[in-house]
Amino acid sequence: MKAVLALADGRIFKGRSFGASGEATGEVVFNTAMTGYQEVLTDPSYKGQMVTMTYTQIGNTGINGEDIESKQLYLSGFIVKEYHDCHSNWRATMSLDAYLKENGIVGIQGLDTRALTRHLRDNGAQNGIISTVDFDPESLVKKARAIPSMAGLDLASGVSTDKPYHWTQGLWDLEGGYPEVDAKNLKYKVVAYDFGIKYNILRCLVDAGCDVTVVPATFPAEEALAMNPDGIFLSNGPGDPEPLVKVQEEIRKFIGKKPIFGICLGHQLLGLALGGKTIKLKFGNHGSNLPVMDMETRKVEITAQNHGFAVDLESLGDVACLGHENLNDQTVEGIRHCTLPIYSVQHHPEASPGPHDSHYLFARFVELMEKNR
Ligand SMILES: NC(=O)CC[C@H](N)C(=O)O
Repeated sequence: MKAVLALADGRIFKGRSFGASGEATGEVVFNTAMTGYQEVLTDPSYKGQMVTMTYTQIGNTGINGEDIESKQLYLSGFIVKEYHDCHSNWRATMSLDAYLKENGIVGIQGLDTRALTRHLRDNGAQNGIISTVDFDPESLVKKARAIPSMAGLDLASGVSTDKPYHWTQGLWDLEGGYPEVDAKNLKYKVVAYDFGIKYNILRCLVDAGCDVTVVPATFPAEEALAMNPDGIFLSNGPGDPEPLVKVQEEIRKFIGKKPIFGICLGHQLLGLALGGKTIKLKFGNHGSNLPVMDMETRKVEITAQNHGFAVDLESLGDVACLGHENLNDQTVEGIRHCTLPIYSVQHHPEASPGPHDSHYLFARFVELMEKNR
């Protein structure tokens, strides 16, 4: 079946449908990861976006019941060059096409994803529409232009948990799968704010020795402090961090009281809570092959990333300094409070998908909690 992708600036790409049919809208971004499409599909930070994979063959490893990063698919559309229906993987239980159909996610394949990526790189990420029912360019572009911009959108509140829960699952291994870890062996009590948290962050925290209670985005700081945690974790999540003013106010109440570690949206929210500003990037960073320097050790790590906004370092004055730097676009990849045990990173040390170079950041959080007990 025919499918068309139209961008708000008028560019049209013709392809074929896969996954669900119908219409889907969202901000079109590109992801440069060569593996891990299942983790991309289930990453809550993609809510409101349609993802183009730059790797050309997608679907080869099918879908399995384990490589999920949340309970559902959050992106609104999936764009690939060549979809492969005959998957081959010992863990696969279904095809990507069937998975997208089952979850109502509209996909398009067979278009020139290299041309699309170059277009987004040169002109910026922008809204778009995939349709298998309307092929009129004018009508499609009109629909794409009517979608609200990602800047200013609070999407995190909508994907957070309704009520607190306890997490005890550790990291996957070939022999045992995901282990359930006895809370008695977890020394550090962590309250993790869920703005759209990825499971592998929770698993990495457990592996580092944390007894994790996940709480909703709007959970009052007073209640979190009453739990007497050793540290506060701020998660990744979709949308613009700026409109989340109430969340920033709650985060401010932890400053000077508890060690804090933030990832991605959590990092941006921390920057705002410290009095800084965030900016929207031209096309952001989405992939699992992005070089970053840890300014403390000057070591370079290859990281997983998925963001369209970034913290503006200058706006933080002398409250915080540059903890990590993105070596591709020199954007702020992490900040460190000048005097308090508070730090955060823009990239994803939990990977999923991606290399494990940055796993040490969870151990660093544990070290900070140990020192400040
Ligand atoms: N992965 C994330 O947490 C993304 C943060 C934010 N939504 C951004 O696009 O910059």
